[in-house]
This record gives sequence, structure tokens and C-alpha cells, in this order.
Amino acid sequence: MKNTIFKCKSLFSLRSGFFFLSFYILEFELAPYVHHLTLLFSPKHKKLSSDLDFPRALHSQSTVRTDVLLMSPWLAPIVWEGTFNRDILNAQYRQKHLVVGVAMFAVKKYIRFIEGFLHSANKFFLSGHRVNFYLFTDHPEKVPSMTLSPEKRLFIIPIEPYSRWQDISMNRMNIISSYIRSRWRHEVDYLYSMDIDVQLFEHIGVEIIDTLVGTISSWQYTKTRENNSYETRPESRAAIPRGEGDFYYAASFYGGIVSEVYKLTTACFKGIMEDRANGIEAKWHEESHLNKYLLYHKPTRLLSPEYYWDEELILPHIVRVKRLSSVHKNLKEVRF
Ligand SMILES: CC(=O)N[C@H]1[C@@H](OP(=O)(O)OP(=O)(O)OC[C@H]2O[C@@H](n3ccc(=O)[nH]c3=O)[C@H](O)[C@@H]2O)O[C@H](CO)[C@H](O)[C@@H]1O
Ligand SMILES: [Mn+2]
Repeated sequence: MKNTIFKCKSLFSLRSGFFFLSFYILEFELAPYVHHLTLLFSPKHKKLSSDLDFPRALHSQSTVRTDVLLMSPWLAPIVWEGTFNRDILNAQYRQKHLVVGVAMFAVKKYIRFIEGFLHSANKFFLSGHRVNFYLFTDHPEKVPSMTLSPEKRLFIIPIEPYSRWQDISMNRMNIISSYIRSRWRHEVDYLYSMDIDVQLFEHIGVEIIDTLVGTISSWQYTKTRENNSYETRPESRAAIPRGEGDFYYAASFYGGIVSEVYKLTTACFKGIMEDRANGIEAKWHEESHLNKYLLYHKPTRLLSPEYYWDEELILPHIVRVKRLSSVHKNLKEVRF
């Protein structure tokens, strides 16, 4: 135990780049002691008299997770299975009569992912709530006809393809920004951008709704943490100085209120264009710019890797529900 505490202390005192390594150590080395900590702080053992009158308020506390980080250092909740009551959230959300937009792109060979995405999103994405799916594609005639739930709508928007896959992916920032300006700010309340090469396997509900929302990359929960993925070359507008940074976010799923997503996509595309003018391309393209933006404009809510799991990775037991994950693709084949 002494040894473990020392390790944790020294790890926590390092800069935030080691944050997740600390979780890993905590997760695996403190596991035997967590039970005792749970007992010490469990509301079952120390109930306040006011709590006794409000059993529903206790729900989240009695199922609270002790094995994962539940809040960022800037007090943004991190959404994990077992930390929220969907019935309460749904009841609150329904009163507001909101519409959520989802921007997705299926260009060139990625049209093969449309059916799997839409079929699963129709079932599991904000089930029972109004959602507009905006699908940008260079092959509108190849979009399979599908019957969606009455509260879901699909808009197919033709676009011209870029020849490089990196440009298709990066240019999403530009298209989203200009559609918010011209259309979506009048049409939806919240907007989320999602990769098309994914499928949903469990409900993704209103627990994702907040002002500015990022998804923590599943790569952060593997042992190979040392290959920090930020762009570090100072010549790039996406550069994050070594030792800076708190979480690494996946570009496959982010969103928030329309005005915040507008600021984010506009800033990221500006960075991409400046890099282009300077003859540099960030390591992970728009994902690098997204990470830079979210470092200095902190998300108000973080989604755990339950909300984007990379199928190449072994699922750790802290990820109890795989809500959305990548579809395997032969990169050489689909990107050329
Ligand atoms: C999980 C995650 O964080 N994914 C990001 C990651 O790799 P990925 O390997 O997930 O990138 P990707 O190949 O899925 O491309 C991103 C998205 O661009 C679209 N697309 C891309 C190529 C193409 O020929 N046609 C097409 O439609 C499609 O919507 C796809 O989902 O890095 C990319 C840029 O390096 C993007 O930032 C992705 O969001
Ligand atoms: Mn992808």
C-alpha cells in the first residue's frame, strides 16, 4: 500500500500528460482498496436525514463509480455508465422541445458505412427525441432508402469530393461551419459531428447534451499511453507544447450548442488553412486542431470512451458498455 501511495503521489505531481497513466495505476493497483473506500463513503453507511426523504436523489450516489474519473479538473462531468439516471434526464429534456442535428460525411468509398451507421443510429441515438441527420455525400443516388422513426429526419446534401482522404476529413470543419452560418443556426439547437465508419450498439441519450462536448479517445485507456498524440511541432497552429494538455479527444464525436460548435469548427478550419499556407499538415489532421481548441476552450462535458471505442483495442473492464465503436476498414482499400 505504501509503495502504491508513493507511486500515485509522484504520478499525480507530474504534468497532466501522465494523467491517464495515473488512472491506470489507480485502476489496477488501488483496486483492492477501493472497496474499503467505497464502504467508508457509501451513503448506505452514513445517510443524511434529508437524503432519506429523497430516495431518487440517492440513486446516482448509490451506484456511483469509484473506478474511474467522474469529473475533470475544471468540474466538467465525465459520462460513464452508472453515473446518471436516464429517466430523470429524459423528463427534463422533453420539456425543452429541442432538435439535435448530426453532421456526417460519406464520400467516395465511405458510402458503404451509411447503412450500418443510420440503421444503428436510428435505433440508439437519442431514441424518442427529435434528431436531424445531415449526410454529406458525393453519391446521393447510392444512399440506401431507409424508414426512420417518426422523430428522426434524414437530409442528403451533395458535395464534391476531394482527392486526398485527409482533405475530405479536414474539410468537414469548413462545411460544418458554413452550414451553421447559413442554415443550422435556424434549424437545430444542438449539433454533433460523427464519423460515418462507426456503429451504435447501445443507447446514446440526452446525457451527451451540453454546451461543448468532447469524447475522450479510447487510446487513452491503453497501456501504450507514452505515444501522446498531440501535434507538438511549433510551426503548426495545432501545436500543444510538450507537457501541456489534459485529455486527448477523438474527432469522431464532438458537439454542443450550435453557437459553440460554430466557434470550434471556424477556429479549427482557420488553423488548418494557416497550416496549409505555411506548408505544414498537423499530425492527426483536424483531430489535432480539435485537441488544441479544446485545450484552451474546455468542454463543459466529457464523454468517456464508451461513446467511441476503437475496435483495434482490447476493452478494459472499466468500459462496461460499448455504445459506439469503429467498423473495421481496410485503410489501403477505402482511402484510395
Ligand atoms: C476515431 C477518430 O478520432 N477518428 C479520427 C481519425 O481517424 P479515422 O481513421 O477514424 O478517420 P476516417 O478514415 O474515419 O475519416 C474521418 C471521416 O471522414 C469521412 N471520410 C474520410 C475519408 C474518405 O475517403 N471519405 C469520407 O467520407 C468519413 O466521415 C470518416 O468517418 O483521424 C481522422 C483524421 O486523421 C479524423 O480526425 C477522424 O475523425
Ligand atoms: Mn473514423
